[in-house]
Amino acid sequence: MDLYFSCSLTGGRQDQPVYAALVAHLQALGHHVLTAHLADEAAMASDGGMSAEAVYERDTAWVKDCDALIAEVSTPSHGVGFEIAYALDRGRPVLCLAREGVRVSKMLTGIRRSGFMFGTYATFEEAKSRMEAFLAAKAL
Ligand SMILES: O=c1[nH]c(=O)n([C@H]2C[C@H](O)[C@@H](COP(=O)(O)O)O2)cc1CO
Repeated sequence: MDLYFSCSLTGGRQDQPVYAALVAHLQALGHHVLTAHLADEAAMASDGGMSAEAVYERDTAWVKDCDALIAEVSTPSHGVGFEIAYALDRGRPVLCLAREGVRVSKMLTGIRRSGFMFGTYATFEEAKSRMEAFLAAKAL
């Protein structure tokens, strides 16, 4: 499956090791992660040379092309929120994952639309299970 992995950049990079582990797991399952570079330690630097317009055009094209979007939302991010809404409005299935205990906007926890799942995780194993259950869901 072609997957869009969405995670905070400007919003803060403290969860970057989690992003890297989640992306590595998706790739190990055989999925193509269009945005794998966002999980790298050097993501800010790798996109740093691109204009805002180029990032917007590239990322919205990837969202249109993906089979599903998985967002790690423990760190609040304007871009991640935008990408979630953009994907849902184009009928793409969306999974939002948050570490147990973090505060998440009601604009995400309040979504009741088909194809949308929100899950919390206490351990990395639990995060992996939630992703696998989402990808196996009939909607996909
Ligand atoms: O350089 C970038 N490259 C890029 O692809 N993005 C996209 C992908 C991420 O899922 C999301 C992060 O948004 P933010 O920078 O507001 O945290 O936006 C965001 C930036 C920086 O805003």
